[in-house]
Amino acid sequence: MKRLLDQYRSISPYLPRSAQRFLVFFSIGSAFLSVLDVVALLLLSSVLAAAVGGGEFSIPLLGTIPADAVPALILVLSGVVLLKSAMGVALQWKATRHFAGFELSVGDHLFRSYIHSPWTERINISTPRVIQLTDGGVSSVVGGLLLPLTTVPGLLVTAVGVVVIIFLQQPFTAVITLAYLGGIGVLQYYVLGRRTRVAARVARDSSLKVAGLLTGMMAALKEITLREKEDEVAQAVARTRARTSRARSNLYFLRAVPRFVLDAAVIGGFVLTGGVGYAMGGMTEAVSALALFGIAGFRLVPSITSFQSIVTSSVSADPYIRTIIGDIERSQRPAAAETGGDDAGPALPNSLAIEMRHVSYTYPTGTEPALRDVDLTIPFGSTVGIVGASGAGKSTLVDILLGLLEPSDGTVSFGGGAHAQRPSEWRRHVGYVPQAVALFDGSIAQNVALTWGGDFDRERVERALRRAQLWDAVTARARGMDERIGEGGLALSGGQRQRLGIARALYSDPLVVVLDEATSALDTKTEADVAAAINELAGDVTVISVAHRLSTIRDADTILYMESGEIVASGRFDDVVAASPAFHTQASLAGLV
Ligand SMILES: Nc1ncnc2c1ncn2[C@@H]1O[C@H](COP(=O)(O)OP(=O)(O)OP(=O)(O)O)[C@@H](O)[C@H]1O
Repeated sequence: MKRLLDQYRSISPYLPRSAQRFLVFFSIGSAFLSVLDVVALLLLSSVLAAAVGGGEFSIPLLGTIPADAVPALILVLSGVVLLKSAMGVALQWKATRHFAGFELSVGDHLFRSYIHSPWTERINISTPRVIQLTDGGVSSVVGGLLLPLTTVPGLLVTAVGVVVIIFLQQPFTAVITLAYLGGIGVLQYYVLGRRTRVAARVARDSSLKVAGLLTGMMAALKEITLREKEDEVAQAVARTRARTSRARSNLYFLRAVPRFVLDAAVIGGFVLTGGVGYAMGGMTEAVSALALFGIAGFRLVPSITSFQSIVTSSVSADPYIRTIIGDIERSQRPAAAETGGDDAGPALPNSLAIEMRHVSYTYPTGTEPALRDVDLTIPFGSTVGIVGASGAGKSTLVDILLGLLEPSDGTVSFGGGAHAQRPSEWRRHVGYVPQAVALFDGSIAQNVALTWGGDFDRERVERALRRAQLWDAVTARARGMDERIGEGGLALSGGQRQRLGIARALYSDPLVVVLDEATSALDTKTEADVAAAINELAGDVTVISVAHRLSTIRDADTILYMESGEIVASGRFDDVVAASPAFHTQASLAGLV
């Protein structure tokens, strides 16, 4: 019980405000209905017995009931039973709506905590984990904890009621019954509880693993098909799924065991109570003890079984509860700090330089700095090319410029104000085009405006598509910008996908556009068109391009050449060629010098 309450306490901050009130109302309501059920059925059976026997009879509290009142009483009691069922259905309907709301609320908190967590945290969260936990994990928290928790008061009321009745009639048999059945319940908890916990943990871990495996494999589907590795993939998936299925079947089995054990225990209970009764008062006492144990067992065993299954499901839900709460709390702490300064300060001015002063950055899991003492000024409206070997620190520099990473040392400022203090406001002024643009299954316009609904400005979408040299290709389609592009933008060519990404970056009229290897998938002609379009932005927008292909950044106002986290040379193309022998070699290999 303590575990159930602890689990509830940890999850309750993420439930809607009205949740506690509703849970209390629902618990009391179902307890009341249980009492009504027990009392009405007991009375009905006594009245029916009296009706068969004929004559008057008496009921505690109500006194003597005359024989001619029996039919009316039967009708009233039957009505009570029907009313109780109708109220049960109404309560259940209301409860399912509320529980759906709880599921939504916990899932919402979890997803928001993932999406709002700082970038360093977010890059470590796997997509399958987010999908698994926000959907399946959250539903097992509600189904495995909250729903069962509300049935506890009803069960307790029924059990206590039965125990009191037996106690009033035969205290000794009541004590033996309680100790015997209670003891078996506790024993089962200790024997089955540990195994249930292990099975639940294995089920959670391996199901997360399956999700990760499937996601990775689907991403590499083309290579898998080409190398005819379908069977190997299917086997690997089957192996991991077998582990999940085994753990889940263990859970089902462990959940089913208590009912059979308790059914069998009833026989032992008859022997025990009958034996004790016989020893104390001979055959008469033994028969009445047996009868009493029979009634008690009939009412108590279902309560104990239900209680055990509540415990089992809360134990099964425990790994998910811990993971979900842990993820929400871990993501929430730094997120609050990060967004804390967003309200402060006026809107960013659009005419000043980006300045980095002695910026260094080391990843939380890294041992060496990925960026060392970077000092630079990027005048507004200029074009900048960032070049360097793989691992030189280009993406890290870009992530700092984007306000996704906060420097470990040094400062970054824009328009004279430190942008790290107002990261989300800063991000509104920045457009980003990644190496592989991620498109979703929506219309071209939705993908440009990055919206999953219909809330976008068609004129701005058109302008962005024109600037990205994609407008002609869009108008050639039957539905124009409303044409759907399929999952991952499969209905577009690689070059069109990249240009759509550029249009997306331009949609919000940014002051700075960062292109991270964004034109590397384009053919030379298309790249030249896009580069021309990007160059036209110069003066209105600061363009920062990371590129391996030197021709892309040949005409940039400033080229930053990086090695091992440092900017080792900077200036116009020819200046960098003169300053860095390594860059000179690359430029001559590319036929540019
Ligand atoms: N999330 C991370 N955690 C720890 N270390 C990282 C992380 N991301 C990058 N690094 C390390 O930081 C250094 C710089 O990486 P970065 O990705 O910035 O290089 P890059 O120049 O963009 O490389 P590439 O051209 O291959 O994309 C590398 O040594 C890399 O291993």
